[in-house]
Amino acid sequence: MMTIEIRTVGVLGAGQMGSGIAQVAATAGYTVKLADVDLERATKATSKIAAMLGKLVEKGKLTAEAAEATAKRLIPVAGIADFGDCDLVIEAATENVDLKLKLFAACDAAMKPDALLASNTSSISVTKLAAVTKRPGKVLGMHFMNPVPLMRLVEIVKAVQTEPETYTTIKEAAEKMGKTVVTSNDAPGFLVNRILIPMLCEAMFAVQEGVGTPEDIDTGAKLGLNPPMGPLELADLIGLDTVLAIANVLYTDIGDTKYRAPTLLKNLVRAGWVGKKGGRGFYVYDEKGQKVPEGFVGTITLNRPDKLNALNAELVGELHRVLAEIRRDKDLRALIVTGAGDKAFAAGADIAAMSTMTGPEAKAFGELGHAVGAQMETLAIPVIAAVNGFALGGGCEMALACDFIHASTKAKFGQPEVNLGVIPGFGGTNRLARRVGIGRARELCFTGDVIGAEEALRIGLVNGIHAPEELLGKVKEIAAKIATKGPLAVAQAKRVLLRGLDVPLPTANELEVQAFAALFGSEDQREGMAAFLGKRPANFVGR
Ligand SMILES: CCCCCCC/C=C/C(=O)SCCNC(=O)CCNC(=O)[C@H](O)C(C)(C)COP(=O)(O)OP(=O)(O)OC[C@H]1O[C@@H](n2cnc3c(N)ncnc32)[C@H](O)[C@@H]1OP(=O)(O)O
Repeated sequence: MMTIEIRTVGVLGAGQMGSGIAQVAATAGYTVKLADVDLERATKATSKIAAMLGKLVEKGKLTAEAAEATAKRLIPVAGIADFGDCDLVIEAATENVDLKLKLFAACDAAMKPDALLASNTSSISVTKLAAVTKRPGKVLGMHFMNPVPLMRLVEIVKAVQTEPETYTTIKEAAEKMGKTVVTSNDAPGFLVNRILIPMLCEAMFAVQEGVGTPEDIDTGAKLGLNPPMGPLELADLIGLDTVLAIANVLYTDIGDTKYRAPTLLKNLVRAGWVGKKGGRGFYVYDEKGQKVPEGFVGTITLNRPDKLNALNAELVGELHRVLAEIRRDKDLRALIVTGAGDKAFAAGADIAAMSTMTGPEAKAFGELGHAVGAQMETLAIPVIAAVNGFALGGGCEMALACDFIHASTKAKFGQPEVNLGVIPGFGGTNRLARRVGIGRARELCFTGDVIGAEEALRIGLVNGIHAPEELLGKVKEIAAKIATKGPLAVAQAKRVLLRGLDVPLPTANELEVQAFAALFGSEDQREGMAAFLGKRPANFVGR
């Protein structure tokens, strides 16, 4: 029996997989109709693919003419109804059996009788999908790997009903798209996931049973078995919800307890920690999807909320002790300072305690405050103030001793000491002048005025303002981003920026040259540059 010649391919689903399939099909010379829930999504995805093709041109991997011709073959369409003239439709919707059954029936109704219908499913029975159509012999599975343009494999899955000609035609189409084909009969997990999912789950059982840490399991697998990424990193990349769904299919359909999903996996999915796409799974990820090692960001909370975290000798002494401990902690890469409660970062030095102080006692208290400021400034790691309310007097000075400040929209700043007949005694005068300029510092110190977050942002006292409920999360994101950078480089940048403030520019520049040179030969410098050249994220170790 003759099968259809494939010229026009419909792709249903414009997510990561569908877009990848559309790209490789168009690159192979097929006219591609890309559909999603609406035309807008399909159009957006088409533009993204065109941009991707542009990048390949920039890299010299594709000629400009080829990219242009490929982009022209990509047509966004409003939906399944536009698949009437397609010779092959590849469904790449979410991995949900009810949804796929519905979409298969709809495609079948819209397509011409001799056209072929494939699913990119990674686990759902293709036989079941074929059975809801009037063309069961023309249905089969076409399981592409992620990312589609880079991965060489397509797993072709024969449904019980698939006709041999359908298989041959689809195999040729996949090969024309530059893929190597393996063939699987319709069995739970097919070939690839039958091997992969139990392996990922076994790594998760090892974490669950305390055999090893996620880091050790991934490093062990990578260095001992040589895959490009560890099983837990890969599970995070695939999506833990997807891994769980496939594990459940294997367990239910094969019925052997060796395929059961680990409780740890179920719990992570219940918590919404579904991996890289959700910002957290076995690892934590920043907004660019880069892995942030946990435990690298510390937080100090000034915790005396009934007195608006006013700084008495006990609190400042405790702060001094904790900062000395942090200096010895070789794992930390950034520190956040914030205040307990929702009213204050710190409403100043404790006025009740100061009211009875003698001159020498005030001197000792001021010196302790300065020692804390110096500790924060000279830590090798950045210290970020998350100002969640009042930062007045000593509280404002504490924030100024941090490397930079982010604040809630409710925050208030000021040096109101003149109201009490004193002046800032914890570095406020000089640090404020260096942060916002001498004129503004003078006005704030002479008037005792309290300013709001907007004004603090305008004069450069704070770097950013955020809704109160978002402040800590935003600051953690910034700290997490810093934690992914080379710790030695960040430490040198902090040192040069601080010391350079107090010396003439030529001396400051000399400091910079020395620090720059000192970083060469470090493991981190070699790793950072090798990672760039190898087109992979760097893994810095702080040596
Ligand atoms: C680290 C070493 C430092 C070396 C010395 C450096 C020199 C620094 C000097 C200073 O910092 S002087 C202090 C500057 N700060 C102020 O002047 C602000 C004082 N506080 C206020 O004006 C108000 O509290 C407020 C911030 C405008 C908030 O007013 P609100 O009506 O909302 O709350 P309160 O009822 O006033 O406060 C609740 C509770 O907290 C106590 N408290 C607030 N600030 C201080 C403080 N700086 N010292 C001691 N206690 C403070 C306040 O008395 C209330 O307590 P109770 O009355 O409920 O017991």
